[in-house]
Amino acid sequence: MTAMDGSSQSQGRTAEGNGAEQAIAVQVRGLVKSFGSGETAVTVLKGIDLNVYFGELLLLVGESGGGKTTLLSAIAGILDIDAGDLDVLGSSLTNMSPGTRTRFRGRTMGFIYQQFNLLPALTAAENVAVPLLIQGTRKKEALSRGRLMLERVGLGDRTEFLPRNLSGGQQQRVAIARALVNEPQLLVCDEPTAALDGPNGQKIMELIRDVGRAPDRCVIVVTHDSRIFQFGDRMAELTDGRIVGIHPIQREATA
Ligand SMILES: Nc1ncnc2c1ncn2[C@@H]1O[C@H](COP(=O)(O)OP(=O)(O)OP(=O)(O)O)[C@@H](O)[C@H]1O
Repeated sequence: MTAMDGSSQSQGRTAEGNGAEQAIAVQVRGLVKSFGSGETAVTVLKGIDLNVYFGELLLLVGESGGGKTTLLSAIAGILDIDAGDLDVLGSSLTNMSPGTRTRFRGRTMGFIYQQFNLLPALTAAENVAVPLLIQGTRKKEALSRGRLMLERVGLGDRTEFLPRNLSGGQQQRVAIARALVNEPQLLVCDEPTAALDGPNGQKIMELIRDVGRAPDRCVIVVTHDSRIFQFGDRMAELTDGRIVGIHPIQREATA
């Protein structure tokens, strides 16, 4: 693992490290999360403080079992927390009812996982349309937006294919199109390149960076894959339930 400065001060830097203030998209304060109860209880997150800024792609790295997916799930509002505060896109998740949280998530967030989780009986366009259909968009419009999104990820000629007739890289592109079809302000990705070979992983990260990151959006990527570190603006290391370092990523001139 790369050496980190470990300073909470480094959280205040911008994605470019130019010192200008940037608006906070996700603010985590004192987050504690345990699983189980009594003697078998395990505290997985032991007081996490973290800011994610609009316009940045934050990489979350660290040892296996350190709590990365748990933190991502808490930020996404999928998991209840024991203590602390979670502010996401200007709203406090901590104080939201479960129903409000679900609607908030559907409106503002997109998700990309290692396993593409496509519905096997649906075409690529139908898969991408699912988040829109859930939100009540009419089928014709949802499919049309699904096809447009597939064009944006380079799959305009595969819109009517079933997942089994697409390569792994293409299936991940469909999953990305599905995550982005709602124009989410927060994109969370859990090991998005783990099931892909090197070149496909690079292409997928280029896509996530180019389409998912914008001045009014942000992306959080959990990864073990050092080949994609160059796509991040900052890297936070989570070990044994704590953030042990956050630092800006120095880019190669040719990256
Ligand atoms: N629902 C659950 N019930 C009980 N324990 C859980 C649950 N979810 C996660 N854990 C435990 O929490 C710890 C952290 O898991 P988590 O998946 O967040 O780690 P991670 O850093 O993402 O690991 P990896 O890099 O291997 O995916 C692990 O010890 C795991 O067994």
